[in-house]
Amino acid sequence: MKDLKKLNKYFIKYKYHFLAGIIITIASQIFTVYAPKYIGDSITALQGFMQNTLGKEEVKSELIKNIIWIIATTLIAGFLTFLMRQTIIVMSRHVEFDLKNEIFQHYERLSLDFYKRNRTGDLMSRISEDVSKVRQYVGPAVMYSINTIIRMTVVIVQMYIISPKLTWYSLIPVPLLAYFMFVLSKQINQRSFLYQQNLSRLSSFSQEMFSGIRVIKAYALEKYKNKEYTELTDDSRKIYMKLAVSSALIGPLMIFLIGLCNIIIIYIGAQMFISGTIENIGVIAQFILYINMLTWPIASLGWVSTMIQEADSSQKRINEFLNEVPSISNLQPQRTTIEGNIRFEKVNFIYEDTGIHALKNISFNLDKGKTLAILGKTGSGKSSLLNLIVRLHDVTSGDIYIDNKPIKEVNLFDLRNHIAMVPQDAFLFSDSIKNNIRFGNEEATDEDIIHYAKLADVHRNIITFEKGYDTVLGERGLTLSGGQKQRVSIARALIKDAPILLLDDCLSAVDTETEERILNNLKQVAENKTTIIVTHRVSSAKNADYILILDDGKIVEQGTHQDLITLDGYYKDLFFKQLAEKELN
Ligand SMILES: Nc1ncnc2c1ncn2[C@@H]1O[C@H](COP(=O)(O)OP(=O)(O)OP(=O)(O)O)[C@@H](O)[C@H]1O
Repeated sequence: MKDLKKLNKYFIKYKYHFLAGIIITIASQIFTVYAPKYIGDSITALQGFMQNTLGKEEVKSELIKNIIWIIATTLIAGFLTFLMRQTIIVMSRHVEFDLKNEIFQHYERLSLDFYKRNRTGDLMSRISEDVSKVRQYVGPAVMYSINTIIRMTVVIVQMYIISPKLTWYSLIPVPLLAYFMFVLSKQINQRSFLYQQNLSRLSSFSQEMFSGIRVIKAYALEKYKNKEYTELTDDSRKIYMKLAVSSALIGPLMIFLIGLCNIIIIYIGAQMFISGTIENIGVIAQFILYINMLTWPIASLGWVSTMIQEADSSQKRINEFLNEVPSISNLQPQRTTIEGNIRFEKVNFIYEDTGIHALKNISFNLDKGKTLAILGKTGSGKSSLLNLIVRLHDVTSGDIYIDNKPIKEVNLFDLRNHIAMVPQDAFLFSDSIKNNIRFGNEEATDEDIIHYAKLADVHRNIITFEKGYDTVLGERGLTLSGGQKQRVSIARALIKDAPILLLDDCLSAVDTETEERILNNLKQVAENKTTIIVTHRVSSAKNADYILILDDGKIVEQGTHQDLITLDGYYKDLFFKQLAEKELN
């Protein structure tokens, strides 16, 4: 239960809903016990008529009075039950909403390493299914617990006032009912947990299958995948059958135990009536009704305890994530202005989880407004270098300076706000092209969007689409080609108009002519911006103020295009190879 303590702050936040809920529940239970009392009184009145102690008219008016009271108290109890749901269940929906937001905001704060360690499905299930389970605790479990405690107190006290002896006898099967319900609920809980687990395997399988549908079709794997799917659904079916058996036992068990209570009440009650311990026969009817009123709350005890156990384990899973501390955090509360000078000093970077030494002793200086190009074989550390500038990771040793200030002393929000980065895998949201570009600057006008799309050389493609800039991308919309995606992603970065521009191999999917046009456009826009271009093409690098060649995380060549062309190294080789390719084309 200790994990659920985390929710106490919400009970405090919604204390008025909660307190109102408790008061209303007490009131509704008090009104509920009136109906059996008036039914008992009515039977007693009939008994009086049969024994000639009451006249016909007296009995008639007694019955009418009782019926009016039964209707009135039942209506009031019903209305109060409605209010009880409105307070406690509504509170649980507020808590669900708050908790989802809390988790989501925390997810946003967590660093990349967290996302690498945890699967998307797991992140999703904690914010959806686990939160729903927790809501069951805050809402129904709390409501039924209060309801059960109050109903048992009110009903048993009422029974005890009427006849202590009959109360003890009629309650004999109740512990038995509570015990069986508890055992059954536990079994149902275990089986539904297995069923749930299987369902989540099934949905992960389907999700992966839909994302990889091209590969499945291209390799004709449909039959094989179908077999796997059938096996999984078959497992689900078997588990569900067992679950259905346990669930089906609840009804008969309840009927059996209620029947047992009724028999005891009739048998013992009749003996007491005959011996004169009970004067009114209506008491027996009243007790039967009371016991029936107790069975459902007692039966729900097992169900409630299951809900609480499930919520506790769900909250434990949620807490695991909420207690995660972001490995990258803002250490500078003061706002920082950023000009755009970047300096690396003996920077080493090792990926902690894999131990890969991605950058080794990297030092360079890039003045504000200058352009640096980085080339190197695949896996040589180019993207890792850019990621360090945006603090997606922190260096293992050495220092990075932004405007001569250690990067950790720069306000993280300002740092990222002053950098426009085009990542290697251009990710676009399932939204319109217009909104995907505007993502770089929320205040951009439609004219700005067109202007930057033209600079990224994608405007001419966009206007050919039927809905132009309003074309929706993604799952339900249009799929852009790799080169188009890259250019929309470039437009998004340019519209940000940040002093630092980082381009991570973002022209790899465009032809050399388009590349040239974009680079020419970039020259105007990026004139005063510090720019780093990661590329595999000499044509993208040759006009840069400085060029670095990386190999296995180390700088192996550096200088201007003219400097490197005179060295017998990777750059010169690449230059002549790409020149020859161009001539052949
Ligand atoms: N998130 C990561 N976790 C662990 N290792 C990583 C991660 N990203 C990259 N690496 C490893 O770090 C090394 C450098 O990778 P990086 O992506 O920086 O190279 P790159 O030069 O950008 O490659 P490419 O030209 O193919 O994009 C590689 O060995 C890679 O396997």
